[in-house]
Amino acid sequence: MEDDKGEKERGLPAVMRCFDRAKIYVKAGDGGNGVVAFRREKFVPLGGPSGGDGGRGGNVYIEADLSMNSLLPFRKSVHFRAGRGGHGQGRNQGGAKGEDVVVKVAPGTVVREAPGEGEEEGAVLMELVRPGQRSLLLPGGRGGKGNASFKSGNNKVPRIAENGELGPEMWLELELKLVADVGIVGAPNAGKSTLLSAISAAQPTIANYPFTTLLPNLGVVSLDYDATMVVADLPGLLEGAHRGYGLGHEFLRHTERCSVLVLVVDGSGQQPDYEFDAVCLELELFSPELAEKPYIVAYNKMDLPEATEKWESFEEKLVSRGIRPFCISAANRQGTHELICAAYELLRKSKSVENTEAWMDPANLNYVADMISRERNTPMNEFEITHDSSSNTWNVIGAGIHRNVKDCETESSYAKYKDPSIKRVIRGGGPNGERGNEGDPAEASKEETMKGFSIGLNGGGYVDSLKRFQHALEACGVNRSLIKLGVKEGDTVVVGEMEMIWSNSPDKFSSSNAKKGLAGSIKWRQ
Ligand SMILES: Nc1nc2c(ncn2[C@@H]2O[C@H](COP(=O)(O)OP(=O)(O)OP(=O)(O)O)[C@@H](O)[C@H]2O)c(=O)[nH]1
Ligand SMILES: [Mg+2]
Repeated sequence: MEDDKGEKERGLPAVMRCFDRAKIYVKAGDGGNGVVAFRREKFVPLGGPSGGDGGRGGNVYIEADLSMNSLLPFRKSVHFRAGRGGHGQGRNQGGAKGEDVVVKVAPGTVVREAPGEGEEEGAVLMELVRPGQRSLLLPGGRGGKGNASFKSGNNKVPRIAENGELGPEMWLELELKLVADVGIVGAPNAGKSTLLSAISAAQPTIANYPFTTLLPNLGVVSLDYDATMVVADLPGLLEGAHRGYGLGHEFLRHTERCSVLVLVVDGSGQQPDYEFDAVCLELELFSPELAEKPYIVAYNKMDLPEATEKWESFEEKLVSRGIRPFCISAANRQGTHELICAAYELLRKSKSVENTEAWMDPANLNYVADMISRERNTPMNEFEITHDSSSNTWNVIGAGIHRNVKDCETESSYAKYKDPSIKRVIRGGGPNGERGNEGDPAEASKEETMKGFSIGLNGGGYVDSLKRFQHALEACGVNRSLIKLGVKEGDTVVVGEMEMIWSNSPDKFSSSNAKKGLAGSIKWRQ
């Protein structure tokens, strides 16, 4: 098997390898940052907050475009990045939305997530079959709120602004499986391309040597009665193509999506019936499903005496096996109309029984984006708590809460700067509102635990943001649930990647707790 593969790879020009496979990188735009700004006007000494919100990052779309018939363009362009949202500005000016990017692929492209380490194949994300189908793959990051958005009755001078959300990114593997109703297959030089050019407007290269056609050609065939079908002319098959010899193998899988096959046999060849059997065997060896597809046999080059001589015996042999072959001269367009009418009939019959499930519901095309948005929009109060009694640890799991932690984390550039080793587990002091240890970074990094928790870009905002997070935990019922489940003083509470410690005394800084007579609060580990 190894050898086969090596041989195949060696004999294959890059264009052919890249015809139907590509690996690309996509990234949605980051959201722009919100800003902290205050109005400064002559004669208005204390202007209110006026920092605008950041703009939304651009989206990444994937679209099936009829003008693309291969994945070759991705040899040259691999990275697709949507624009980032503009930052907010003073005077309540919001940032501009980032520019979207549309990745155009050939109809019939299967999009997979690039496999992770140790995986052979990534999950299929979508199949873009019909031209014009478009998928929103990655939604751009949301813009951060400027301080004008944080103005409230309690806080008229908010010094807090959010960073924009990062745009998601990923590597994709694209695989094209041509979408055609009819696939023309046969031995090299049988006249497949000639047939396509005879029945459609396509102009494939035709020449008197084997393997003229290196890449599949598509043509649209219009029949008299307002009916059309897409026909693909495939590179010639050779005995042993199923094992990777020759060119055919690379392209046999493109016939998987064809509903009907036309097997072209060169009637002027030495033994047309042997050629026919060899082609059938190739299909069967490649995949039994392929051999099961309805097909029509076209005995070609009937204008040549060598072909006419052998026609009768060929026809006889096939008829005895229950197959009725057509005889044609593709070059002279004789018998080709009957052939395509028969192919169309067969197509109609096979379509009526065709399992349409294979065509993905367009609603599913946005499946990745939906998943991302769902995660982004999961309410905070949807969470689960698990308990590990051996370490007295409570795990709070919920996309909404995790997102909040993440926001704190990305905003907590301070924590990372102080001590790289605690990048992920953030132990912060300061539920009582102490300001963070802003002093000498070297000094701070000596401490394993930190006091203070920096959120936001704008010094002075720590308490605001911390308060917000603690209020959120309390409001969405995490505290109450923990008490119900029997949390004890000093237990560890893990929310996302943040580790905190439970205290039975109510948080003095949370006035609503005291009012409701609720005991307990989660404190930052001190
Ligand atoms: N006399 C005659 N020659 C034909 C006919 N059809 C094709 N040919 C010739 O046969 C040769 C091969 O034709 P192609 O259409 O390139 O064959 P193909 O099957 O596409 O070959 P590959 O792409 O190499 O697999 C060319 O010289 C054609 O002119 C026909 O009906 N009559
Ligand atoms: Mg050809």
